[in-house]
Amino acid sequence: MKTFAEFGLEPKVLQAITELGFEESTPIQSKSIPIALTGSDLIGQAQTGTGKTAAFGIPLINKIPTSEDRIVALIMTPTRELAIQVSEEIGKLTRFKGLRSLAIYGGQEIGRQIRALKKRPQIIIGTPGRMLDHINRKTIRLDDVQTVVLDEADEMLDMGFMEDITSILSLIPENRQTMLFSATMPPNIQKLAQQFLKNPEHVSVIPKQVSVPLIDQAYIEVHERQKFDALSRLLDMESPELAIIFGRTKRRVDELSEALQKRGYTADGLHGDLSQNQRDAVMRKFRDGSIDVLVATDVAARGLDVSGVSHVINFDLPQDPESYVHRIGRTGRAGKEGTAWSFVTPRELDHLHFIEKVTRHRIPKKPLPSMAEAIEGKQRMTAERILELVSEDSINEYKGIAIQMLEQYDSVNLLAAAIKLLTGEKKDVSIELTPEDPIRAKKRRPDVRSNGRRFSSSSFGGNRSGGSGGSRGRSDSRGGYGSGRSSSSYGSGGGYNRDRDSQYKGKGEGRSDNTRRPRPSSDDFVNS
Ligand SMILES: Nc1ncnc2c1ncn2[C@@H]1O[C@H](COP(=O)(O)OP(=O)(O)OP(=O)(O)O)[C@@H](O)[C@H]1O
Ligand SMILES: [Mg+2]
Repeated sequence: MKTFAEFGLEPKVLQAITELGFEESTPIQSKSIPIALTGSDLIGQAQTGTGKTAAFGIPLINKIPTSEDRIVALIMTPTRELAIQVSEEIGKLTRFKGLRSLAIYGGQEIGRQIRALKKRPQIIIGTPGRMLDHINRKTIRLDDVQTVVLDEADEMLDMGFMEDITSILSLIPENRQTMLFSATMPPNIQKLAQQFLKNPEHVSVIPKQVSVPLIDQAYIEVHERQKFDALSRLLDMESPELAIIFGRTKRRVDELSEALQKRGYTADGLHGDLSQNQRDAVMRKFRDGSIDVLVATDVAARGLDVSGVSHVINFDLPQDPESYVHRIGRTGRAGKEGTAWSFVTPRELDHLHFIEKVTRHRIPKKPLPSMAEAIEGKQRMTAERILELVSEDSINEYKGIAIQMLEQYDSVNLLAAAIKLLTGEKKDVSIELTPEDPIRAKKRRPDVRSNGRRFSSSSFGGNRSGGSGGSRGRSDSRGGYGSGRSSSSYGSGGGYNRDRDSQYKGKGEGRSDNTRRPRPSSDDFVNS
């Protein structure tokens, strides 16, 4: 792999990269950065957790003169949490160069954003709804924008942001550079690309398997009513460093996080009906480790990069294979290993096979952890915690009482009681979750392969080489990814969207965060 020094970047940008601890560029970075530096439009696809943010961030930052005092770069993300995160990474990358960047997203007080905009940031990172809001208020002007990035471009389309994005892009000068990035590129991206990109270069570093091989995937077959016990056993057995548990709906997330808390886990929930302050607080707690289980809807499926996430658990299977890939991609990032478990009800086995087919990866079945395994796991964890403390000075003040107790009681009994207490077991708390309907396998359409040669019909195939308009077809893909029947049936036409919507009709409170809507009015309403 290339070192960053080989790209001819400004010393101050290079210094920031070194400070971040990046030694070599990742494949998507080494392919995208030189192209992006030429100013060419670009579509970049690479597996989750492989550094796409820096792949677009570095060239974007390198290009902006320090003296600039207009908004010259715009990065759009589908969720607020991702806008915040990307803006933090951009902030780190501009540290020595001293550019100003600002996150703009729904749910945050607009007055505060307007005040921050007066400091003349050069780079804006935000969700489309709130950006439009500022554009309409004339607090953001796009006349000078030279670089636009759509991070998780396919998700923004899927969430119904096409119209917002169209409005935003139509206000930006045509001689700009536009870049789209995601780990998945379904065919509907073609529409966006044809409309808004000029002879884009395709950079795809999707090898045979779109999901990251460092993620150990498995599924457990469970009945809906067994799911919670299965979850607590799994958590006890595996004792994750940090875990993200995905639930299908907001109601599910609320119930599940409450249930986990009742059973003694440090868990909290994240979904789009919480206030932005609540959402920020939950993310903060998860990032600093004061909670170790994050229960979330698909609002957390895309882009979030929290170090220490060792486990992803699909408490409910996601509707689409892309979502599966992105969800499990919250672990196994930046070369680290991770574990992803999915709960599948018997009626959802077909859907699981559909996900396997499209992602071209067989997901092995594992047995439900036994009670004994769960108990053993929990005891082992507690014993480890005790042993970590044993030689620390911080326990000195507890030694007095320990000696007193040992004079009266048997040491084994005492320690066993302490371990029981520490395992925090609250098995007697009864838990009731509202059952969710099983996910239905989607109807296959015989072939919806797009005829624009530059796009495969699969989200995962990326671009095959060839095609017109200056594409150099930089694809690393091996094999015929995206040309097979299974993936060709995986279109994203209107039928699919309607399907998804109708699933939640009349279930207001249980609604998915990710229910596709034809036309959001603001990101407050949609996703985020
Ligand atoms: N060259 C590098 N060397 C080491 N670590 C890196 C490098 N580039 C990025 N990283 C780190 O890898 C992690 C994942 O990066 P990033 O969030 O950009 O991935 P991504 O490809 O956008 O994933 P996703 O598809 O989930 O959005 C981050 O913590 C980032 O700091
Ligand atoms: Mg990303």
